[in-house]
Amino acid sequence: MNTQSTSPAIEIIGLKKTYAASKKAPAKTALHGVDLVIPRGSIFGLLGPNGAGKSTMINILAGLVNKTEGTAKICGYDITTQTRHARASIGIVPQEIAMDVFFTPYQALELQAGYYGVPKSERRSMEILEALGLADKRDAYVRQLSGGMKRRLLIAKALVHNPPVLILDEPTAGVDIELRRQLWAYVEKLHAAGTTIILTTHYLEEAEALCDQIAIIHNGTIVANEPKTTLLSRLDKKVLRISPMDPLTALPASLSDLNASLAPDGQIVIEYRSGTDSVTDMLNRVKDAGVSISDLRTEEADLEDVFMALTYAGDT
Ligand SMILES: Nc1ncnc2c1ncn2[C@@H]1O[C@H](COP(=O)(O)OP(=O)(O)OP(=O)(O)O)[C@@H](O)[C@H]1O
Repeated sequence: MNTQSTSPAIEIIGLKKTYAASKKAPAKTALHGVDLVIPRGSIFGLLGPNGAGKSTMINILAGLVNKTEGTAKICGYDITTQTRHARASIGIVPQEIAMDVFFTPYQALELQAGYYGVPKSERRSMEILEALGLADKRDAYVRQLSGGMKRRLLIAKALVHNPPVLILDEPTAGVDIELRRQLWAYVEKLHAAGTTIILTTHYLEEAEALCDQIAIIHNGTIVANEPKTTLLSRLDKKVLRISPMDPLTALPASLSDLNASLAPDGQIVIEYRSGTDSVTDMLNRVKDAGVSISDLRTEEADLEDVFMALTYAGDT
């Protein structure tokens, strides 16, 4: 059996990167032995604060930065020993809009296809321009395109060799909401057609809207890697704090099947899931237990909170 066709989109084991010291800065370890498997067919979100190591990881996969230790495979191809196949398996949409402004979009795609060695008979430049809504700009100069069009052209360029894996590095940074939606729709279309999508983003709502699996990287280490639904079920956790009129010495036994506890300050603290548990029912249970309620409040976590908790915990 061809192992490449069944292997994960990305398989990273013990990946380490230390940038050498320079006159201005000491050596910096950007990745501390990262293990990461990205399954085929996923829309995978790679999140992390500035300086976490996302670009380093992507640049290693793209062949732009040399790893210090560890292995990385793209669709089963080792980036060091099977470089040509590995590169052919991945398309990267960079963060920066740096393009040769003297070419037209059509020429830019043809050049890129040439760079990847795609034979003329197999090129799909026009089809890709059409898919990205740039067909009517095929012969315009790139410098005449709007920022949003340039961003779409970057995606088009990453697709010329029909890669099974596409990495989008901050695809919607500085992009207005209308264009952001258009880009999301196109990413979803590519995904539906079978492309594995890896997305780095600072917009947590973007990850929430698009990704089926999310990894969070912090200080060069993966601190979470879960299906979005699992991550969101963490977020679904809410807390109801009830202040009884009269101080309690123990939690009423009838509340024992709720996820409840008695805080040192005398509040009844109930953890619940907003999607499934009813606050009214919980309050009725407390009243039925003979507790008069003087005050109450709820606390909830969101993706932002979980992200902050995972990436700022321990930072002082
Ligand atoms: N060429 C380099 N030389 C030395 N240090 C570097 C180099 N590139 C990155 N670093 C350092 O490595 C760490 C990780 O940087 P990296 O760019 O991978 O983070 P990032 O997660 O992509 O951040 P951002 O969200 O800001 O793009 C940072 O501390 C950064 O300063």
